[in-house]
Amino acid sequence: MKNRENIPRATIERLPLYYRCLDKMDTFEEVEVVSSKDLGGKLDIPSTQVRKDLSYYGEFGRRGVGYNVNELKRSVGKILGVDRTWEAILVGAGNLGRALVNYGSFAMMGFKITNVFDNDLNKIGNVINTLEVKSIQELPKVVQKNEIKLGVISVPAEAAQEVADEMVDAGVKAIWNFAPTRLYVPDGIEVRNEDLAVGIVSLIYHLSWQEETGE
Ligand SMILES: NC(=O)c1ccc[n+]([C@@H]2O[C@H](COP(=O)([O-])OP(=O)(O)OC[C@H]3O[C@@H](n4cnc5c(N)ncnc54)[C@H](O)[C@@H]3O)[C@@H](O)[C@H]2O)c1
Repeated sequence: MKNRENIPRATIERLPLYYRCLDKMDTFEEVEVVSSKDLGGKLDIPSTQVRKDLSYYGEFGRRGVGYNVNELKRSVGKILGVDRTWEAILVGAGNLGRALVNYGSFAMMGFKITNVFDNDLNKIGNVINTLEVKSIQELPKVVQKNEIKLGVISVPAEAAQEVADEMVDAGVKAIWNFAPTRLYVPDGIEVRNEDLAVGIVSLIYHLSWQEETGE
């Protein structure tokens, strides 16, 4: 495998797409072998790109034959770290937080929200998908006891930095942030911002451009 630092971010971001597609083929479609052309075709990614992405991590498949779907799924799963389950905490048991906790398909990606926190006394004690909402004050104890490395932020933007600081102080190493604000974290802490508004605004941009130009 090449040095991880030299692997393009775009390649890393395509790996979950390969993994999900391979998992579907393996689990539901019982496909045994797939070519880079067919795998790429399902994802709108050129076969040359598929081969290049995978080549960063080693030699997979056989020329002229293709990839064994189950083997490649397991290899990509291992590279991604989804061959095990990563426990996560979520802070912010509001509309979005509830939707995330209720979403069942994260398990396939090796991710499981096991603790939910809020600071609203009306929410603490409520149950979301079998998880009782805990007071934010319990966060350090729970994170340390369970050695949880992953945190999800679904609080309003103005509370997000404070929550991120609390997570980092407790030992969280990677944050999935849904609040539309930039977070400042120490070196070595990974943040992934999920700004849903950016997606919809780019769609609206295209619609308004079409209306203006008639294209
Ligand atoms: N709802 C959506 O579809 C959606 C979509 C995109 C982005 N977002 C973003 O996600 C975040 C949450 O949105 P929402 O609609 O779920 O809001 P919400 O008001 O329904 O929920 C926010 C929750 O965070 C809790 N909270 C606030 N400050 C806290 C703190 N310091 N510690 C612990 N808990 C705290 C609140 O008590 C509340 O339960 C916002 O930043 C929003 O911009 C939401």
